[in-house]
Amino acid sequence: METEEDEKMQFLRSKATDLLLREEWKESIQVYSQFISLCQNHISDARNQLDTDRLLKLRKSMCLAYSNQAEARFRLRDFNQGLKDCDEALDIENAHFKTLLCKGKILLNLDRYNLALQCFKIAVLDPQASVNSDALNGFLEKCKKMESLSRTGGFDFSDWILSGFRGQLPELAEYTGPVEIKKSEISGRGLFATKNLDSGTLLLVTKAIAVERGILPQSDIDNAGQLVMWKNLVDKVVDSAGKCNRTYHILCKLSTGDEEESLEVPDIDLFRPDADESLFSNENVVKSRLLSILDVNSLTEDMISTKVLGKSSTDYYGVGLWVLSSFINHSCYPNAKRFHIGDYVIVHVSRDVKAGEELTFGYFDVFSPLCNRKKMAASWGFDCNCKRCKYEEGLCSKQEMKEMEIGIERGLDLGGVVYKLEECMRRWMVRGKAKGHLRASFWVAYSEVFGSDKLMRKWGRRIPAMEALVESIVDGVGGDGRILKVFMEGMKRNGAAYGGGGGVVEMEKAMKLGRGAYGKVMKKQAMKSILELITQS
Ligand SMILES: C[S@@+](CC[C@H](N)C(=O)[O-])C[C@H]1O[C@@H](n2cnc3c(N)ncnc32)[C@H](O)[C@@H]1O
Repeated sequence: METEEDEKMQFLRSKATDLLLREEWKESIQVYSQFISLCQNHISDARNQLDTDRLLKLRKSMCLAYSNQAEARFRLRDFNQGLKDCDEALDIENAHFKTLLCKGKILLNLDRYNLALQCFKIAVLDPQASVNSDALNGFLEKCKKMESLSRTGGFDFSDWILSGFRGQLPELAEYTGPVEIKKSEISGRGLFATKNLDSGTLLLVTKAIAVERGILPQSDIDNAGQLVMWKNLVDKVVDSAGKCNRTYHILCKLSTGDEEESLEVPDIDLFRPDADESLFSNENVVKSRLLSILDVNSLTEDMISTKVLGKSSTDYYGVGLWVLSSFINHSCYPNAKRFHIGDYVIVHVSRDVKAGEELTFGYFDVFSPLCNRKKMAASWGFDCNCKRCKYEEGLCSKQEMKEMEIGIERGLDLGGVVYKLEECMRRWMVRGKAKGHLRASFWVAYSEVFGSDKLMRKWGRRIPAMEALVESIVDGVGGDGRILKVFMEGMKRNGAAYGGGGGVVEMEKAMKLGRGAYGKVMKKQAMKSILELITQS
């Protein structure tokens, strides 16, 4: 004989299933929760005197309800609660097929490839696996591939590059290369190389906590569009942090800009995809803290790279938050570069680096004079503490430096600026990297002269040769697409251009410069394709 409570349970169960089928996720979660608590009360109420059969039936229904609730949470990207539901279901039935699939999918989305793989491996043993074999095998393969990429960093961008950046985005996984977090002489903590690395070596690949993208017309003078995007980014980050202990926990390791010198130095293992879950405490999200963290650590997607990587709109704007790369300090003498592909940031070394060296990239364009860099650092809220700035500050009282900066500002006789700087460096006995620093500061003038036949005819004999200039600037500020472009154009002028036969040594040099600017790629042909693109841009 059915009781009123039985009827209510049946009603709730079919209503929740109906909502789930209609993809009304939030509503279905509400009804499943009611159903689950009704079941729990029913089981624990001693007056019901349930026999084993009835108890088993109820527990089976609860298992399915938890599993379906987890699926709905997965669709809403509420991964934390989704995992809890999966664990409740698996507590009742430890190899519940549907739940294992759902848990695996959630873990895969959270980049916990090994744990996801374990779920799919158990699921594949279930008789139901044969019905879902395509999907299941797809997940198994994906986990294995992601786990391997995450361990080895063996990403292959070649086919994507060769397709002109138009094909499917390359498959990416979280990767932490030969790096560690330590106290920095620049400010607070920084990221350091744990071994000698040659130019182009991949350092890390990290998925964004959140990114906000849009087309912002240049005419958006009052920055209204930018403000809307910023607000959306804040909402996304707060949402992600609220839904996942791990996310909030690792976000809280980032600087809020206050007392950076006394911040703890977290272990790099905390940021690895399969970090031990027990390391992540359960804290209440404090929005004001997240706002300060975003203020200090958010990055815009690098325009120069996005241009090369196929997003050519000058109005394109993307801003986001990536955790591990947020430990990288800025330097105007950087040794690393970053690119954005999809939601991932990819960081590689842009010149050879020694073990123990701090890894830095430019938060802003370092190919500009000290006064401009100071303004850009100020807009980031700091006084740049890097070696290049300290060196150039020692020269900035010199009258000639001021004259050259004014020359650049007015765009007058840029050949004259280059000539004057070279003369001054000779008189001031500037040597080694310092030459590269100063040349990068007056890059606008150099690139104008080297890009113009007319100016080259006038100044060519009185200024350094292109190869020497390129080598010096790479030594001074690392690889960059613009230096590569000057080099390729010089090669073309000298008749040793790509495809023109000959020029093997030059081509090898160009490939090395390409690795510094864009990172190593697996297929040589892909790097050649980047070089071609550079000369056309
Ligand atoms: C993204 S965080 C970099 C990591 C940070 N040092 C930490 O300990 O978490 C950016 C902050 O680091 C500091 N910083 C980065 N580069 C710097 C530089 N070249 N000179 C001075 N401060 C710098 C500034 O306080 C900046 O707001």
